Amino acid sequence: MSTRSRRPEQSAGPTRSQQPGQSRQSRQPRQSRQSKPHRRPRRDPARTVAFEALRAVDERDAYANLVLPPLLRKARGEQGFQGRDAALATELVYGTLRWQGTYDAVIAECVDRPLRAVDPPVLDVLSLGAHQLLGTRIPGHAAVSATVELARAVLGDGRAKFVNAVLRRIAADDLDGWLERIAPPYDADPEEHLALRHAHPRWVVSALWDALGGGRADIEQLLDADNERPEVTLVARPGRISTEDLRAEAGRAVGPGESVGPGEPGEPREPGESGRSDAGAAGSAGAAETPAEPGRWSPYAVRLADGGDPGALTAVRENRAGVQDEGSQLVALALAHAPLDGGGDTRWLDACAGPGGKAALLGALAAGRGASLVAAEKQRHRAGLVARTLEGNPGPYAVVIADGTRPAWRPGSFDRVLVDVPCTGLGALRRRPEARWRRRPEDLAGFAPLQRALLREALRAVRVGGVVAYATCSPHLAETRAVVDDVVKALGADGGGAERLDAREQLPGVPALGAGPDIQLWPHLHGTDAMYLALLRRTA
Ligand SMILES: C[S@@+](CC[C@H](N)C(=O)[O-])C[C@H]1O[C@@H](n2cnc3c(N)ncnc32)[C@H](O)[C@@H]1O
Repeated sequence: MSTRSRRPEQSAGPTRSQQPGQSRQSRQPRQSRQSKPHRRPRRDPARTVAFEALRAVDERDAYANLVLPPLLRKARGEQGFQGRDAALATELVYGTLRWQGTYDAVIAECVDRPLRAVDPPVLDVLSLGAHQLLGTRIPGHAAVSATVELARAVLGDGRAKFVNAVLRRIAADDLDGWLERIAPPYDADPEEHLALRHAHPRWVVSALWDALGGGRADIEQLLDADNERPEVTLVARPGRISTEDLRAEAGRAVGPGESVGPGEPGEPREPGESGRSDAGAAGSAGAAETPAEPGRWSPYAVRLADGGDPGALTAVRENRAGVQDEGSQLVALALAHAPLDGGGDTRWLDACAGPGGKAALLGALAAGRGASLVAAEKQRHRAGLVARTLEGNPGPYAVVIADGTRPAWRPGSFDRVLVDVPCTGLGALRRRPEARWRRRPEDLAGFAPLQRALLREALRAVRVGGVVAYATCSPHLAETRAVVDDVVKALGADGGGAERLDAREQLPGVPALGAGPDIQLWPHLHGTDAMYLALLRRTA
C-alpha cells in the first residue's frame, strides 16, 4: 500500500455524539444532519493492486512487468481475489501506462492547474480512471464510481471529490472525441497527430518512422502493434527438446487466461494482459482452440497465443526450453548459419550475453556442430543469470564476467561472435509499457560510444574470415546503421577490413526484411520485437 494512502475518518453517527444534558439539536449542527453518514470506502481489489503498481512505477521507476506479478501473487493470497481480478488489474496497469501521454493530455484539459501541480498519486488515480473511461468497455458510471471509491480509500475524501469532478469531465466524451480536440490535424502536424492518437512520444514516432520509411499507413500499423499484447513465444533449444515435444507439453500444460509467467531469462516478466479493447472481458478469457502453435519463422519457436504460465512447464524449468521472442531466435540462427571464409568453426563468443536467451540458443546450436561457446557479460549478477540459463547446455561452454570493450581474449580468437549491445530498447515497446515515456532522446548519446566500442572489439575478437553479428533491440538509426557504418569505416582506416554480408540470405522465407544487407524486423510485419541485425565478415 502506498505510504500516502489514508483512511477516511469514521463517522460517529448522531446517537454516539449525544452527551447527557445536551439537547440533540445543540450537538447536531445543521451541516452534519444534512450530509450522508460517512461510510468506509469499498476497496476494489483489482483497482487497488493496479494503483499500487502505478505508484511503484511512478515513484520508484520500477518496471510494471516486474512489480505487478508479486503484487498479484500477494493479492491472490487474500480472500476473494480471483483470476478475473488479476486479469483486470493487469489490463488496467498496462493500458494506463501505455496510453499515459494521451491520457495526460486529456486530463490537462479537465483540471484547472498545470499537471505538474497535481499530486502524483492523484494523477495516477486520474489516469487509471481515464483508461477505464477511454480505453476499455467498462461502463462510464461504473468506471467513475469505482475509481472515486479507490480515491476515497487511498487519497482521502477531499481529493476523491477532485477526482470525481475531473473524471466526470473526462466521461463527457469518448476517446475519439477527445482526440479530435487534443490532436492537431494530420496535415498540420503528422508526427504530433500520430503521437497523440497512438500514445507514443513525438520523438519516438519520428525515430520509428525514419527507420521504417513508408507512408502514414505503415507507421500507423507499427504504432498500433506497439500497443498490442505480444504473444508469449518459447524456444525449443535444439538437442535438448524437439519443437514438437515442446508444443505437446505446452498444449497440455498451459491453460488459457492470465499469464504471469517469466519473460526472457531474468527479464521483466511477460504479462498476459488483455488487449486494450478487451478490458470489459478481462477475467473471462476463453480457452484457445490450439494453445501452442508453431513459430512463424523460427523452426524452434512455439507460440502460446493465450499466454498461460510458461514457468509451469517442466521443459522451461529444466532449461530445455525458454521464453524467447522469435526475433531474438532469428538473430542467433542468422549468425549460426552465416558463411565463414576458410578456417575452423569451433569457437563462438557471445560478447554481451546477459541475461542469456541468445547465448542459450547459440550454445545449443554450437553443441550440435561440435563448437564451444564463451558467454561474456560485464555485470556479475547478469552473468549469474547467463550461467543459470546455460546450465545443462549439451556442449562445452564457459560463462565469464568480462568487459567487452576491454576483452580478456586475444584478437582473432573466435570464429563467430554475437554482440547484442545495450540500447534504448525502442524495439520492445510492446513488452515494457512505461519505457516509451521514460526514455529520452539524450539516452542515444549515452549508448553511442559503448555500442561502437563493443562492435569494434567484437571485430577484433573474430578471426579473418569469421563473422560478427551486431544486434540491437532498437530500430533507431543512430543505434543501428550509423554504428555499423562508423565502425566499419574506422576499421578500414586502421588497415583492417570487414565486409557486410546480406543477412537476409540467412533467413530464407522471412519476408519484408528491407533492402539489405542488414535486416530490420518489425512487430507489425513479423510479429516480433523490432530487432536489428548486421552480419560482418572480417576480411583483413
Ligand atoms: C541487450 S543485452 C543482451 C541480451 C542478451 N543477448 C540476451 O539475448 O539475453 C546487453 C547486455 O550487455 C551487457 N553489457 C553492457 N556493457 C557491457 C560491456 N562493456 N561488456 C559486456 N557486456 C556488457 C549488459 O549488462 C546487458 O546484459
